[in-house]
Amino acid sequence: MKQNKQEEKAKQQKSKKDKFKLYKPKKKKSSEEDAAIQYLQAQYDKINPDAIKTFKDFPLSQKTLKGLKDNNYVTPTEIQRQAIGYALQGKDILGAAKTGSGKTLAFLIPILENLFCKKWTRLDGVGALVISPTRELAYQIYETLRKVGGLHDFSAGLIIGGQNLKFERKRMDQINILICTPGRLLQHMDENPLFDCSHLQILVLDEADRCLDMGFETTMNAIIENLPQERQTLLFSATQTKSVKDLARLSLSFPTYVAPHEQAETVTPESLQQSYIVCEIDEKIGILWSFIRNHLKQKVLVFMATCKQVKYTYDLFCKLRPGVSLLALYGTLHQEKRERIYNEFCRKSNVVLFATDLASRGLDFPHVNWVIQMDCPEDVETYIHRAGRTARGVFGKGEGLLMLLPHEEKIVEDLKKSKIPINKIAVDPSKVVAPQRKIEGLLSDNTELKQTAQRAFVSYVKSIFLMKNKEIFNVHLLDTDAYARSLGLIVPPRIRFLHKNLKGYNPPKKESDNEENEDVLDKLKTKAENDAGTDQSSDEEEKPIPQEKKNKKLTKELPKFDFHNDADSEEDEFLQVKKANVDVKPPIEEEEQNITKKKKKPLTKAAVAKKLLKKKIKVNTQVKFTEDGEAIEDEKKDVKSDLAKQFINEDVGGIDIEKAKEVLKEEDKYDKIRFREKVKAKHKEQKRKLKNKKKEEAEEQDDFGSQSESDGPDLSWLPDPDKIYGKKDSGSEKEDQSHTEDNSDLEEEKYHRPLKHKLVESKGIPQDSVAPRKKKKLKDISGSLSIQEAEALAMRLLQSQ
Ligand SMILES: Nc1ncnc2c1ncn2[C@@H]1O[C@H](COP(=O)(O)OP(=O)(O)OP(=O)(O)O)[C@@H](O)[C@H]1O
Repeated sequence: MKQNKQEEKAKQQKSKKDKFKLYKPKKKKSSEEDAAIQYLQAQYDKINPDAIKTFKDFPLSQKTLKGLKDNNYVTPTEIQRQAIGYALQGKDILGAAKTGSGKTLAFLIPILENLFCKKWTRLDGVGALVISPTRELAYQIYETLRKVGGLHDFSAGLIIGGQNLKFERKRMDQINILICTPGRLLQHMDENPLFDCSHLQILVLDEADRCLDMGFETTMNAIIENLPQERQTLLFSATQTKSVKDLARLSLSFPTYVAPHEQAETVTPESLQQSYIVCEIDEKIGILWSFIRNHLKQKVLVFMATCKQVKYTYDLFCKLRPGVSLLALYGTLHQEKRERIYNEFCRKSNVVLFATDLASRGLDFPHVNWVIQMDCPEDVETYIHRAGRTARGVFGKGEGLLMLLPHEEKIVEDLKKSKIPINKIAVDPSKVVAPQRKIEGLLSDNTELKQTAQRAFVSYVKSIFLMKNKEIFNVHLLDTDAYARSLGLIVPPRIRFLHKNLKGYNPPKKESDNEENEDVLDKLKTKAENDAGTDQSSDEEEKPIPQEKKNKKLTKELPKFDFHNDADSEEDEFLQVKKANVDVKPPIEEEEQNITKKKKKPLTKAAVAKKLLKKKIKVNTQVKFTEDGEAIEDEKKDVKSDLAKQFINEDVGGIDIEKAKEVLKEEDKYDKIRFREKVKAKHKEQKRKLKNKKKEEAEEQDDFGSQSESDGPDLSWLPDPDKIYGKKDSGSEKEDQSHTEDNSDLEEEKYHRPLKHKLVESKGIPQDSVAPRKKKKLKDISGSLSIQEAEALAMRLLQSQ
């Protein structure tokens, strides 16, 4: 018995040894290698995906098998099990599988085997080409290739933008497997004489739908033109293209469609828990901040719409210090920095990465706990790829949170239609702490940060404006003022493109929120006129949203539901389940809108023309005005020279410039004469006015005497005392003089009046020219008064003075 057992054991060991005896790399004998290759190739047609349990069950080279084993890849995933066999058989493949399901190995293994079986050497040039839409993804694929294919003798190259072009150029002819981004590849194709892909065996497009979409269309078309027609083509993506046009561009007529999850209940990984919240635009920052503060021990990836938003949020949160490492990844960063950040996020476990959609496709960050989509994704595909950065691989788990504005909630319908299980949840308002005051304070101290905020604001509004799906992305429904305020900007920056666009925009009329819409539009209009740089604002603008109002908004429809997570940590209380699997119907207002839209006839040009004819409106008529703003009815009347009259009467098409010049010269002469006449008339008028003024002044003086302040009443009309009392003798004169020395004041008084009288005379108004009215007055008074009375009157007048 024992002997039998030993014999059996020996047999088993022998058969095992035979199984692994396919290819022995160390004893390199050409004949042995050929035999191994022949053996492998002979097995290809026998591959049955259902019978494959481990990678060893595939007819793979020892080098590949060892590479897989060394990296703990033992059991193939579903897409690997189904796709590798067809790929080894040389078929074109259209592969679609959920995010994180292992598509990378599904194309890397066939590449290695294909070139191995063809005994590809460095001298053979580029044998395989892998195109990826982003540099990070290309880098990741390259790293996986290095790990799994490290035992093979092929050379691999990573050709992406932002690297040393000269360095790449020199080594181009030695590369067998090229991992690249479309732009850089085309650059080498166009400029590098060493680049030769005429022997290309296998072409792979990872994230194929992205590579073939509008953004890369021209570049990809140019690349494909340069590739040999005879080749194998593999297309992989979680959201695969089925467009015949796309396939035709790649000369794929009958590719094998491999989609292991097509019949699955969900298109996203089963271990991915997905939820969404609906909030106002100004609540987003506060919610994100509070979320991060509540998840300090987690790895979180936050997606935003634009690079500038990512930059600002990162800069701002770094200054606010949430208590966890923060990173930012976006396209405009320097390549070295991008690589460093990518590696750092892969390495760290408690970290938050703010990113654009640059990080949404293909990137395999390990152990991401949360993916937050702070801005609504462009479409369902973008949502799937973003959310798929978590819950990856065989045992991966993770959660996704989508933040939506009320009018963006329509996208949930599309998500559910596409088999994405997503639940509505509500944020516990008591857990939301918006650092509004701090943000405003930071911005007032830091102009650079303020400018970054302004750029973030404009870029977000612009991104919404440029979105194709206008049902979901409506820039006119954005409360831009509130958004600016939430970023810490008291005055919203000017949005030129929006201002232009608003001119032709008619807001949709909704009964319920008509007022709100008008407000937004008015604000947008006035805001566009404000200056972006200034921070002058009304008190109202400076006020943050009152917490009460905020809470009201958040709790408005909040039913009593269980907490989102089972765990009892504080983190889990942050989000609560709101509704599970609710079908979202379009709002009634929207339906009404659609009906009214249908009723309205489009206004054609012909219809406008008819209307104008009916109303006898002359279009395109020119009205000229004189300098004084009077309309010139007949232009012909205004011309003086015969030449001009003749010129106007000539109804010839076009303009004879020479003749027009002559006419202008002639008209100039008349113009000069007119001008001189005008000047003369003006001068005349001025003189006349001056004369009148002088006359009036003279009359005034005649009536009331001097108007000078120091002047006393005019006593010239009084009778001459010398005539009445006779002339005083010289002695008395002397007495008077001595008296004057003592009473100088009185003296002055005495002689003051006649001087005044003289002054009037010296003004050139002789006594003869005293007005007859005045003479009459004198006569009347002197006639009616006795001498004493006149004297008393004179004295009284002097005293009053
Ligand atoms: N056979 C396997 N066994 C164990 N882990 C695997 C296997 N194949 C792939 N993985 C792991 O699964 C993770 C996801 O793989 P990969 O990045 O290839 O997914 P993907 O389908 O390309 O995702 P995406 O659609 O997001 O690009 C990686 O961490 C990878 O190492």
